[in-house]
Amino acid sequence: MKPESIRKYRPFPAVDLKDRQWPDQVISATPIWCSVDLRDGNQALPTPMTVEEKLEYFEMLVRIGFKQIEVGFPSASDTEFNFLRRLIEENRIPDDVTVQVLVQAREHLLRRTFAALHGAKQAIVHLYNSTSPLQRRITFNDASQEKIKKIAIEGAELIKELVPTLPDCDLTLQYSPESFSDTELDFSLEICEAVMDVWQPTEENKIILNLPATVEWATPNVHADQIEWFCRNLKERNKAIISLHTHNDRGTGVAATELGLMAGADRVEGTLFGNGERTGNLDIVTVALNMNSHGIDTGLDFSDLSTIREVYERTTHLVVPERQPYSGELVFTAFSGSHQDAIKKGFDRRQKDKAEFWGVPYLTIDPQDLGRSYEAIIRINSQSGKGGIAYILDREHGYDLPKTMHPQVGTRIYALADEQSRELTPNEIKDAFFDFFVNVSAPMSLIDYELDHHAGERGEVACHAEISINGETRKISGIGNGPINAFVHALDQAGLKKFSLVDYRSHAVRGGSDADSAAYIQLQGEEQKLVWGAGVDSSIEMAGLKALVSAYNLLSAS
Ligand SMILES: CC(=O)SCCNC(=O)CCNC(=O)[C@H](O)C(C)(C)COP(=O)(O)OP(=O)(O)OC[C@H]1O[C@@H](n2cnc3c(N)ncnc32)[C@H](O)[C@@H]1OP(=O)(O)O
Ligand SMILES: CC(C)C(=O)C(=O)O
Repeated sequence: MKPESIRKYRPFPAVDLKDRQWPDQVISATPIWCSVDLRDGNQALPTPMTVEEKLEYFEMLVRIGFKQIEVGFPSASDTEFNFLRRLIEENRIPDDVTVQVLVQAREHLLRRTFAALHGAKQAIVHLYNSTSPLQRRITFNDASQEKIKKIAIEGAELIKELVPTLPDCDLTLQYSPESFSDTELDFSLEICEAVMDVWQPTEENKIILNLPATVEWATPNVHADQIEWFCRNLKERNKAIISLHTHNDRGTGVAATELGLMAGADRVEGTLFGNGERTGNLDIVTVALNMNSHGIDTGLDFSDLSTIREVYERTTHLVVPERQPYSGELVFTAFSGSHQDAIKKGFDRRQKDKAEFWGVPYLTIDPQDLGRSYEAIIRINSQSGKGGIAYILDREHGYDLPKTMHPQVGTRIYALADEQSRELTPNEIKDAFFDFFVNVSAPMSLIDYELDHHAGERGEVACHAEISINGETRKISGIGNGPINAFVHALDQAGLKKFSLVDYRSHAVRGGSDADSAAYIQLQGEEQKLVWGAGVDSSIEMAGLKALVSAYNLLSAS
């Protein structure tokens, strides 16, 4: 911002709470979760969900494990009203799930809300009115604190009157001093206690006091101070469930919720992926998975996050950003070389050590626990390194390259990504590996060969091969203690050996559709140059000979 713009703004006042306790607390248990996707999320959509979309979404929330779901604002429109009616009349609300409905402290809206709840077995009626000085002055036209308190009390009284109209419903009552985050704390307390006086909660039938950061004005520690102050000063804390409802205007909704829990809150309202007004509500997926990643069971199941994301994107017409914690497309992907190297080593080490606890560099959780495959973890562009390329060739295509071959292959393939200025797909990486290193057939190629496994008394092997070299066809023969060794001797006798064989590995190609074998040979040339080549064939012997020919050709070209 320009300095003249910045002058418009003021610092946010700190809370006077010198002996705050929350910084020493640790989150060790799960809160009560309430999804507000179908209300706060839905009211923020350019095109609100249809009844059918809401039904699909509701069923998904139930499958995830939410036991409290704010289903809407039934007095706001026919769609909202009818949605609740369908849930009730079609018996779609499981016995262990409580639906919650939001309503302003206005008579006609309250009456319509209770009408919408007829037949519900259990419900939470959520009353709110805005309390902050800003809202009192602007929205409520310079209303006094007394007048705002009166709105809340009259709303609460009418609800008390309406409760007997739902005799078969197990009702819980909830009150939100909306805009709690910028309301004077003593006024929030006063108005909440006034509502409690009307509703007379008990330890068995507690009131829910929801303390929303309707707008996130300050750093998350201020929110925690506000929550701790409120919990410590509330007269009958044992008769209230303290609930958080954070928004994300400063980008710290998740942090504010976590600190709010440390400060004593019992319950969390939020939405999947943080949909909601402006920058959104708290992202419950993130907070719950943060807890899981510290070993806390939340009762919410995000093990099939891709399906959840698909339903969310289709019904809300919003897109989950690629960097969204846990759920974004790219959050378990490494493009850069040093990250890829460490991740590959982490996975290899886990397998080797059969480790009990998670510990892979750069990955706070195991992507498979969210239904994400390992395949997408390492992707290749010009920032990538040899470890990542080896990972792709191994995990996606079954080629387990010798460690000392990684630099030669890596350098060639990420140079290709650099030339093309783009990411290479796993198939392009395999194709490039084949083009550059596998079955290389010029200047020398192997046309035919025959092996005699009884060529000597000690089990030597004779190799009779037909090769083409620089366009000329030649027949060569040699004896050795195995096919590769025999072929090397044949080349030697033909005057073509200008190398020594340093290393040889082979394996069956994992997951290969045609049961291929892969072989890798490293040769050292006359100037001490070391070069690897690879061969792939359905015969393990032929794969070895092709690897030797590849290495020979690559050495000649180097
Ligand atoms: C922070 C939140 O997310 S709060 C939830 C917000 N969600 C929604 O608003 C979605 C659903 N809302 C609606 O469909 C409509 O706003 C309705 C049906 C609730 C009300 O509609 P309307 O009465 O036509 O209009 P509107 O919302 O503009 O009403 C404003 C009036 O209500 C008053 N009001 C606003 N909030 C409250 C409240 N909680 N309690 C009592 N009165 C309130 C305003 O002061 C204003 O009064 P005025 O007309 O005397 O100035
Ligand atoms: C109604 C309240 C809880 C709300 O949505 C908010 O304050 O953001």
